[in-house]
Amino acid sequence: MAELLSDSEITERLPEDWEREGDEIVRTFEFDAYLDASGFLAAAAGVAEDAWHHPEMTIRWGEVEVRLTTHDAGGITENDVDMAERLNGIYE
Ligand SMILES: C[C@H](O)[C@H](O)[C@H]1CNC2=NC(N)=NC(=O)C2=N1
Repeated sequence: MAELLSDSEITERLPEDWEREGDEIVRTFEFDAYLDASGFLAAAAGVAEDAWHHPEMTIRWGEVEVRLTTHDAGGITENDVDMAERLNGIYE
């Protein structure tokens, strides 16, 4: 199981446009159209299933809020940082 990252490791490894909120890392991805947001959410779900690491995602008009934490470890691990990088990668 992935080990919890230290505060400094989290700060160091936080991917671009992601913020730390307690035991989660969070990013809100913005879109011009609701269906673009839903398409991103579906693609993100596929990436999550592929990695077997599942974010909490909330879709709203023009945005998808993604929250990542490692439930098994009770906090932020490299699995969260890696998933955040992958989601940044599928966001045009
Ligand atoms: C049994 C365990 O819940 C699973 O191996 C996976 C599923 N997806 C997961 N997703 C997240 N975010 N954290 C986990 O600890 C996790 N565990």
